[in-house]
Amino acid sequence: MSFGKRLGELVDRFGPFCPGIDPHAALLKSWGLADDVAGLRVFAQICVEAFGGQVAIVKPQSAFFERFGSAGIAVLEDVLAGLREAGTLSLLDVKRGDIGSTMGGYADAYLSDASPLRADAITVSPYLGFGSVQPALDLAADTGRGVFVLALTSNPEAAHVQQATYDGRAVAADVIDRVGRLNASADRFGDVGMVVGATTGKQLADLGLTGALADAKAPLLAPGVGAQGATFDDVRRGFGPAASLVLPASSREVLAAGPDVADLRKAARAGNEAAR
Ligand SMILES: O=C(O)c1cc(=O)[nH]c(=O)n1[C@@H]1O[C@H](COP(=O)(O)O)[C@@H](O)[C@H]1O
Repeated sequence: MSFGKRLGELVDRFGPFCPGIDPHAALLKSWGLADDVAGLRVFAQICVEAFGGQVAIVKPQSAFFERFGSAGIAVLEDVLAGLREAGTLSLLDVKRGDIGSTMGGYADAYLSDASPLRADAITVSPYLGFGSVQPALDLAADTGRGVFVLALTSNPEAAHVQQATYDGRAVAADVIDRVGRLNASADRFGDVGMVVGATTGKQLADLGLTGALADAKAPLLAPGVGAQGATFDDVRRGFGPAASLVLPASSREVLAAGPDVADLRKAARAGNEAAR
């Protein structure tokens, strides 16, 4: 089954909320864990136990595993395997972007059936040119996986790139249209998603992008709920006609409910209730 179809079924069952697994040093400390690989492993196991089989999709952030080198990557592999076993989709946040042939290497690393680091979907950056992510789009299509293309990110310093004018409109508008063309035959969620920050409601209105977002039939990962100041209501209002495609995402706020598995699970459920 395609990524978009699997996502649709799971969102209908659990709701659209996407908790993140971001093992910041400060979170390890607040969970009473050491900021080392042993602490990371316990943190990751608790997250997989709390979220696996309880939500549609989970977003581990690669950087917080990479900071421990190969031992941290091994923990990330276990997280991806654990989510897979629980029947929960993994969206690995790696924001990869490179030129074609090198992008092919990244695609093999995360989207091939044979890779130990395979996820159900990854985040990619189109800001080396949209065509540069094609190898990831191609491999994801072959293996039934998803790709989430950064469009309008939640960080304020992105504006001078993403909102710059190209061909008479914002660069982000061009990204949205290109993703829409890739999803043209989808009924609901296409296999190519986009990342549009939960904090971007004003920019979406100023740039007049909500209609194009709704037409693109892309699952819309909207990080920024909680720690970055956005609320579920901001998402509903800001995305307008595209709100039904949004996967609101939060990492630090939901993870602050740990380390108790039941509390963490409750926080994820509350996210789904608020998101519905
Ligand atoms: O691609 C992402 O996930 C992402 C895109 C974006 O525009 N903004 C954004 O915050 N993120 C990620 O979403 C997560 C947000 O974490 P919290 O701010 O702790 O909820 C981090 O892993 C970020 O790297």
